[in-house]
Amino acid sequence: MRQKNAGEGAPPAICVPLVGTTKEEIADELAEVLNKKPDMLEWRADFFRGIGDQQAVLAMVAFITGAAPDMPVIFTIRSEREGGQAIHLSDREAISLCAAVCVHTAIRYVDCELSNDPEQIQYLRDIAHQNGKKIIASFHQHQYTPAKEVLLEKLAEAQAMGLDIAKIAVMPCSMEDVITLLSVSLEANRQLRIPIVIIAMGKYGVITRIAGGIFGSALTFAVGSSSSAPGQIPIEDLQAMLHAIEKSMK
Ligand SMILES: O=C1C[C@@](O)(C(=O)O)C[C@@H](O)[C@@H]1O
Repeated sequence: MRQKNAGEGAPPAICVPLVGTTKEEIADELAEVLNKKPDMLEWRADFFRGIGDQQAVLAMVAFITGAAPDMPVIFTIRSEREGGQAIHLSDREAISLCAAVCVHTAIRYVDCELSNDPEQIQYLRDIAHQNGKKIIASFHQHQYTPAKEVLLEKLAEAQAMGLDIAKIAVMPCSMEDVITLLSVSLEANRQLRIPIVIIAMGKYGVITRIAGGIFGSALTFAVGSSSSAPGQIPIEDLQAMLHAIEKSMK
């Protein structure tokens, strides 16, 4: 993850999601994406068919972190209400699985949606911190872009709850929405102590995946093998564009 003091214009870290449904699919994906040298991986465990089996999930995390020991990995169970796959775990069960991943694996980051019960978020935060892991507090809106004040409030809420990184991913319906998001990014990055991640999805949002770092976003998601959200760019293209931007902004 890009450091908070890296300064505006520093390139964001590139994270690639793994969305396989079985161990075999994930192993194939992993081999393919590691060749492309991302900075981070995200395991979207809501795609995994074994999500209901804690031992299978812990074994899968160990497999992924073992295959790339130096690469930070994010463990994510995206809820259906925030655009994830339909799974049979309740929010409480999903949080308890995230807690087990914090205790028993070498994961570095766990994604936790701000729409969870605040007590559950605090419970996961404490377990994560006791085990040296960081929480990415997330907020997703797949239909539209909420008002600037709402988005700034979400990011500030993550910091106020003692979480480590604040992330928002929204769907712009116009280029004005994209400008709203970029201005949220600039303002929040200057106001907050914690790193922020800002993503606009879909076709209008593509520019935020390329230029978000200039406006303060610490991380951008790209396609290594398969995409996990609309508008993600192939990692090879994104690496080349970020390299060009960094060179020209020096
Ligand atoms: O929150 C995010 C961002 C994302 O939704 C995107 O738009 O790139 C992709 C998800 O996998 C990740 O958890």
